[in-house]
Amino acid sequence: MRQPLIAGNWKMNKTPEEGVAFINELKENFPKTDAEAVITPTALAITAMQEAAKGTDIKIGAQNAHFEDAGAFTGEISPQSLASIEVPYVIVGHSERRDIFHETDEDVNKKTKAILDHGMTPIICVGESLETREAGKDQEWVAGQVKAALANLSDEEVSKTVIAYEPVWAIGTGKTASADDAETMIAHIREVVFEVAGQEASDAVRILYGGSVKPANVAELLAKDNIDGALVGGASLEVDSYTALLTGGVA
Ligand SMILES: O=C[C@H](O)COP(=O)(O)O
Repeated sequence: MRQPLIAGNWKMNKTPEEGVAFINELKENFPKTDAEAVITPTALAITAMQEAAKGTDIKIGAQNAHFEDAGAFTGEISPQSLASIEVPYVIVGHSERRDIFHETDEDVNKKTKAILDHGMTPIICVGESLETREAGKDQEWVAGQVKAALANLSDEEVSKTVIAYEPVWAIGTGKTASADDAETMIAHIREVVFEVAGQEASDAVRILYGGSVKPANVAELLAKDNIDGALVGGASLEVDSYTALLTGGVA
């Protein structure tokens, strides 16, 4: 049984102080839920939010990490440092990182490996552009990204990863893939994981949907067999909507 995961990706939003205020409010209103609750704030807010979340079920993750532990990489975040402060999850290969910061499939693979080597869990983002979808090449494209991200990992390592399917055209646009379309792609991703790493890994790996997820559509998405949670931007920024996501949303 795969535990649902509701990961909030705050992107470059909220100061550390605002992050702590969010955690304090979330603690007071934390709902009864089967889902694992993860918030990934900006790197500067991680430690203060971890402190605020101590003793609760709220986990604080990171949005990015370099693949090297140390060196001349001005402005980058060391996976070794993230592990040293016990960050459990690190997002890798978000489409904004790929598009704006030119991260390649090879970078995503190296980062995935580095994060696993440090005992953390990568949340590997994949997803097609509207052009690719309209050309009917979305499944092929996403399969290529998944295979590249998982290259040279052991089957056991693959089983520990989380994959997030985020169609680029659905991010921050208000356009969500239909629950059926998301399920079709996510089932395809699970099939690719099976090809790469076998049955056990494909049964174990959690695959999330991301792209304009909100309380109004989360229940339909999570009801699908292969969708194990959500990677959420905008709707994770307010305590009300984040708690609604944790409890399966409201219409
Ligand atoms: O990582 C999260 C995604 O980019 C989705 O963002 P969104 O929920 O604001 O569309």
